[in-house]
Amino acid sequence: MSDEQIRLGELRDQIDSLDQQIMDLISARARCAQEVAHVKMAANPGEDVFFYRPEREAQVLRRIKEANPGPLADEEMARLFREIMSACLALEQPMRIAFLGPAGTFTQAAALKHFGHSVISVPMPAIDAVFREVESGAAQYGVVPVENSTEGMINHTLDMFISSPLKICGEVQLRIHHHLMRSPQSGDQPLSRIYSHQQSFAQCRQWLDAHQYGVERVTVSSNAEAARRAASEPGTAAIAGDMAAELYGLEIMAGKIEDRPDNTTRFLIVGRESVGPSGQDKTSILVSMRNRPGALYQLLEPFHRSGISLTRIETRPSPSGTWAYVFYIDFEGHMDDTNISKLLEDLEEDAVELKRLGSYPAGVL
Ligand SMILES: O=C(O)C(=O)C[C@]1(C(=O)O)C=C[C@@H](O)C=C1
Repeated sequence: MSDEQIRLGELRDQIDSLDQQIMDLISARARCAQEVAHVKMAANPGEDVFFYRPEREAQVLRRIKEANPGPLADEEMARLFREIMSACLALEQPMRIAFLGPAGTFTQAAALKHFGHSVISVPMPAIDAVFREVESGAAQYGVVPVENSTEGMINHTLDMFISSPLKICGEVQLRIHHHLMRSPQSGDQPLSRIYSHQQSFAQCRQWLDAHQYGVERVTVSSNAEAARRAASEPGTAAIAGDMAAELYGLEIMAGKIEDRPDNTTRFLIVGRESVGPSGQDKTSILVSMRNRPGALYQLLEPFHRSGISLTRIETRPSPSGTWAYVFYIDFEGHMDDTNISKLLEDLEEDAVELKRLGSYPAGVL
């Protein structure tokens, strides 16, 4: 046996023994989570028990990132613990998560990034269907896109909050990488058509003009649908992400073709109950103001006075006409914080209507 083989054997023995210890520790952790489930059920006999605790999960993941000794990157370590917690929660309660489908969309990738892979992810045909699935109780939570760094807000999602009773329970950001992909059966056939979602075409416009100018661009309902079509129509291609390429067995002709390298989409988690403070939270509200001079100043001044950071403000047309303006506002802090609850009271005095959409942990992953 060579020196190298001896050393390799020793290291692998060490890895086997460490794996055994990790497994024993994960099993002990899972038994703890089962106990936690019993405690939660005993505390709320006969009532709906919410096993998933977003604020606690955010605290666990933040602590892991802070305490990580390396050499693994903080994000990698957090991802591993994300999956461990996901498996532990599945022991407490199998979770159904509705997402904007079909299978293979970026929204599904966001749902799995946020909840881990031990949930049952259920594709829905449209954003309002995601809301309905959660409102009816058929799914515990839903995941919908809300804004893209290149293309701006997804208005359909914002508008859903005007009428829906659901709360925002979390947020997750996903770096969006688009690839041009086609069926491996296509050979060297020239492309006659490219399928994609309208947002993805917009995010890859410059690249397409430079590299696929003159090829017909056909808008479809999702990137996954684009990939499905490209898989069955030789000579066509799709712009979609990794999950869709894998799901439909497509080969990537050109990778990462988005015009902006930092192209990111933010998704919201919607659910039926409020989330407690995690120590680093955001709050979202909808406010309607009277249509009169100084309305916007009146809306923003209390934020300035209380030193609260706005992270987003967006205007939407009123659906009923009774609301002259509807502002969708995100800011730092939790509704249970004294300064935030005071701010909301002040705003309520001037607003026609104020709807609290939820306080939730700022995205960790
Ligand atoms: O602390 C809890 O409430 C748990 O249920 C445990 C646990 C975990 O595995 O750490 C699991 C699920 C919850 O969403 C949060 C945390």
